[in-house]
Amino acid sequence: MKIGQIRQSLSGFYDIYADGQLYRTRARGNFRKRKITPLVGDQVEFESTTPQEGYLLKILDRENELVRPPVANVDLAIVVTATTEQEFSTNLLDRQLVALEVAGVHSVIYMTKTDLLSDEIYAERQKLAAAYEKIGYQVIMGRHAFEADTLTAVKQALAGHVAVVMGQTGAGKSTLLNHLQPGLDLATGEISQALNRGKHTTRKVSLIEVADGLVADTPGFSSYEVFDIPATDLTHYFPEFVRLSVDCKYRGCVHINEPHCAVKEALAAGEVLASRYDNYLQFYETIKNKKVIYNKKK
Ligand SMILES: Nc1nc2c(ncn2[C@@H]2O[C@H](COP(=O)(O)OP(=O)(O)OP(=O)(O)O)[C@@H](O)[C@H]2O)c(=O)[nH]1
Ligand SMILES: [Zn+2]
Repeated sequence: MKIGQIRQSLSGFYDIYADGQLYRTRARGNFRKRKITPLVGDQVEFESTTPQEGYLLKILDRENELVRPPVANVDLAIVVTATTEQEFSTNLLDRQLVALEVAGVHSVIYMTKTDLLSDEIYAERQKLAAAYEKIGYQVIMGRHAFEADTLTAVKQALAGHVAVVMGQTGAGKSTLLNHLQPGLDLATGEISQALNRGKHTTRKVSLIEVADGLVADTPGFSSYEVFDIPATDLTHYFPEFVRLSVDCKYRGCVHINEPHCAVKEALAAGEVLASRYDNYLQFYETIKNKKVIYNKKK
C-alpha cells in the first residue's frame, strides 16, 4: 500500500503521484457505491505493482474541496483581477476574497490589463493595492501584467502550494496559465467564449508543476452570490476586522449598530477601506435576506 496525491483525473483513471513518479489507477468499485468521487488534489492510499496499473483504495481526509475547478486540498488562489475602469470592481474582488476565505483558501491578488490604464488610474490602483497588502493579501501588479517580474512573483507565490487561478470572465486567467505553462495552449478571449457558449465542457483537470508549486490547469469561477454562512459569521472572513474586533466592546460585534466598535472607529479614522466596509454591509444584508438554512461545515 502506498500514499500519494491525485494529479490528474480523466475518464475513470486517476494518475497518482508518489515517490517521484505517476501511477495510473482506477478506483475500486466500492467508491461509487459510497458516492465519493476522488478529486484531483486528494491524498490517497493506493496499491500498484506497475506505474500503468493500480487501484485507488481510500481517500484521506480533505482540507477542503472546490466545485469549479473540482480540486481538493487547495491552499492558495490567484485571484485574477482586471483593472480597467469598465471591469474593475472592489465589490467583485471582495466577494471572491470572502468566498475563498470561507473555503479556507488564502488569496493572492493578481492585477491584469494595467497596460491599458492611464498613469492616473494606474496610480489609483497602486494605492488600492497597498491597502489590500495592509489587510494581508499579497498583490502582484506591474505596468504590464505579463512582464517577467510579475510572472516571477506569481511563481514565487505558488511555491509549496496547491493553487487555483480564479477570477471573473475575461480577467485574464487563461492568459496567465498559458504564460505559466507554455504549451498548455488554453483558448483565450473570444475563442474561449465561443467554445464555452451554451455548454458545460467537462475537461480533464490536472495539477501541473509550476516552479515549486502545483496549479490546476483549469481556471475557476464561483458564483459568489451566496455565502454558506450565517450573517453574524461574515466578519470572520474580513482579516482586518478580525484583528480590530478584539477591541470592540461587545463580543460577537458585527460592526453595524453596536456602540464602541473598533471597526467603525478605524473606518472613521480612514484606517479601514470605505469600500471594504460598504461591501461588508452589502454582503451582510444579502445573507440575511436569503433566509437560507445554513448547514455549517466543520
Ligand atoms: N491588454 C491586455 N489584455 C489582456 C490582459 N490580460 C488578458 N487580456 C486579454 O483579455 C482577453 C481575455 O483574457 P482570457 O485570458 O481569455 O480571460 P479569462 O479570465 O480566461 O476569461 P474566461 O475564459 O472568459 O473566463 C484576451 O483577449 C486577453 O488577450 C492584459 O494584462 N492586458
Ligand atoms: Zn465592532
